[in-house]
Amino acid sequence: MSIQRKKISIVGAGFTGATTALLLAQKELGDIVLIDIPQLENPTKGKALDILEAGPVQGFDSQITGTSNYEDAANSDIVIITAGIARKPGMSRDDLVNTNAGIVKSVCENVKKYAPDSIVIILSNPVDAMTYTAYQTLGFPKNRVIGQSGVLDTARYCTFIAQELNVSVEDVRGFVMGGHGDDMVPLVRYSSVGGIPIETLISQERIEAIVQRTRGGGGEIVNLLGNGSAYYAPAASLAQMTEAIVKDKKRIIPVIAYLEGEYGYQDLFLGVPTLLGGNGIEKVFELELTAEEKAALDQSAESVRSVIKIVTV
Ligand SMILES: NC(=O)c1ccc[n+]([C@@H]2O[C@H](COP(=O)([O-])OP(=O)(O)OC[C@H]3O[C@@H](n4cnc5c(N)ncnc54)[C@H](O)[C@@H]3O)[C@@H](O)[C@H]2O)c1
Ligand SMILES: O=C(O)C[C@H](O)C(=O)O
Repeated sequence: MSIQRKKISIVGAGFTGATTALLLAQKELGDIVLIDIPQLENPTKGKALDILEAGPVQGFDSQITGTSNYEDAANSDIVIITAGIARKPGMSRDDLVNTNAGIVKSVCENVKKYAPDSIVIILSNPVDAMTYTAYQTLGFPKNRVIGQSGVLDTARYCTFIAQELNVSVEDVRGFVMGGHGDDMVPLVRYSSVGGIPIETLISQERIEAIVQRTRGGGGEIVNLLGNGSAYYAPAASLAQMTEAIVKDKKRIIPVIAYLEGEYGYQDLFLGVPTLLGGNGIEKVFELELTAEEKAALDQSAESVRSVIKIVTV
């Protein structure tokens, strides 16, 4: 018997792609292929080599290769798609839809050809619609096409709760559902600190402020950076999802999943709590929501659907 390391390809070797490669290597989750466009082949090789050379210092043996040739990604176990343009101040994620739909489609045609058995994680924005585009192009079963938003949005939400109470982030639990847009739905009723519901610790007014800051969390970073969007926390989120799959951890985390009737939605990708393991999305949890929570989720689902319409006409 020979035990093989996992092969993880990351398409898009920009800020999020390269940062994700470093985090995956640090965790030794597999060997990594970093792919970008032919015009950026040398910088991509340079980033890969630079990360590889951190290995002796940090004690990891993952191999990292830079390329623009999809043949190097052949038979990947996992493919992470970060290819595409990022927004700048004054833009919404939805403004990226036409450019990034073309990029995600062409990337997925190659993924389908060279890594037909892979589990694919999509980051490119507007991510709910891009996950739909990827699903249509790949033709893979729904458990193997996963969008990233909920881990990041939840991380922001938990950061703000921890700051508010001056407690460790490790003790904060909660999650964010819905689309990765300004009407995402942080589930306050399911949020706690050390097991104590946050509604008993934080005033309604302050909770509302935390919810609003979470919804605008991506935009807050875009405005501060001035020329791009967040990448450290997004890369950490991709690393957590990848680890859940590689180690078959059966984590319960919110990701963008294809819905066929769950929560009353058909043919839609939306952020929902899932069980993430070696087979990708192994289960979607359908929670009971109050009328108010369901109305908020309906509004978010409607926003996602309107962007999906743009990429499916
Ligand atoms: N879903 C989320 O939570 C989330 C979080 C952060 C960023 N994003 C999105 O991820 C995307 C990437 O963000 P970034 O900060 O890494 O941007 P970036 O500009 O730093 O990197 C994007 C990379 O994609 C490459 N690329 C473009 N077309 C390509 C193609 N056809 N094939 C291969 N590579 C291609 C570019 O050359 C570039 O290197 C953006 O769309 C951004 O909005 C989403
Ligand atoms: O806000 C963005 O455009 C990038 C990303 O979706 C984020 O939430 O940081």
